[in-house]
Amino acid sequence: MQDKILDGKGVSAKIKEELAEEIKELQKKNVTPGLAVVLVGEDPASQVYVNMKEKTCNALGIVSRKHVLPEDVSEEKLLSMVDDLNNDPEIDGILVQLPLPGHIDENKVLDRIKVEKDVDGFHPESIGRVVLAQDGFRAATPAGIIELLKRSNVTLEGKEAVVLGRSNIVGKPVALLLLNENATVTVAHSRTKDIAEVTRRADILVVAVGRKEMVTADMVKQGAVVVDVGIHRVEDGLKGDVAFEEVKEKASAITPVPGGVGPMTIAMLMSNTVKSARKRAI
Ligand SMILES: Nc1nc(=O)c2c([nH]1)NC[C@@H]1CN(c3ccc(C(=O)N[C@@H](CCC(=O)O)C(=O)O)cc3)C=[N+]21
Repeated sequence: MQDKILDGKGVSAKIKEELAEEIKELQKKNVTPGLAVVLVGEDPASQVYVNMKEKTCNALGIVSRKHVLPEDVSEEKLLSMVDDLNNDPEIDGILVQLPLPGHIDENKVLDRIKVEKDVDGFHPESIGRVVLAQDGFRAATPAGIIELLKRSNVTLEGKEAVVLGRSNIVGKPVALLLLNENATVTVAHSRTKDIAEVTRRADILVVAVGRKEMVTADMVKQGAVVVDVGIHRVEDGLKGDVAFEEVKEKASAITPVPGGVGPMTIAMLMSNTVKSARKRAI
């Protein structure tokens, strides 16, 4: 079996090595993968993430183009930037950093991205392709969770999987991906009657609720595999949605924060960008 601590950082490093090799091959065919990242406003957390994405692109040989727009940019202007990137032959992937300011309709912007360049996997057609288990871009965090579990030799088929949280960007898509892997999937959320009773059934528990250390040891079955998608900044570092120290005593495997799901998200974004560029190299 795998180590108890599921090493997202290490696994993502391995994936990035594989991608760097593939990018070298693409470059021999005169294709350099290109990722456009659009950032609206100056939210510090968003800036951190966007910089991490840019750094990773540079390290792998992906051209990264960052477009920063002011907080008060009109929706029309943002949509016209997306149109330009849709039509830019050197751009294989477009990522509009979320959240967007309140005056902009997020769905309208995500819908505008060409599905062929939707490396974030947030376009309705990309989501539809997940539902139908058809080829297409998978959202980076859900895909990263599955990839981390598989590469850590965690079996999904026939397992009782519980997803806590039902967001469009993590909860819902990861539930579908687990279903496609033949797990038996339950989605629990804020209106679920007895959350602990449901989470205690889980062989595999994925927590994406956005509440610091909400999942405690009493909510976890002995031997469960626990995946923590939460990120909360505290004085002395980062915490997840799972009370790591107590839950790790009960779990057979658990992702840390930091160093778990987060790095996998970036690796899968890069993987999607390379996948998109591959279609240019024929
Ligand atoms: N269009 C869009 N696509 C996204 O994929 C997207 C987004 N918007 N908005 C924000 C969230 C968040 N996200 C993370 C990426 C990497 C880490 C990551 O690498 N975390 C490190 C720690 C980094 C740190 O120190 O903050 C870790 O967990 O080890 C975390 C979170 C992508 N997001």
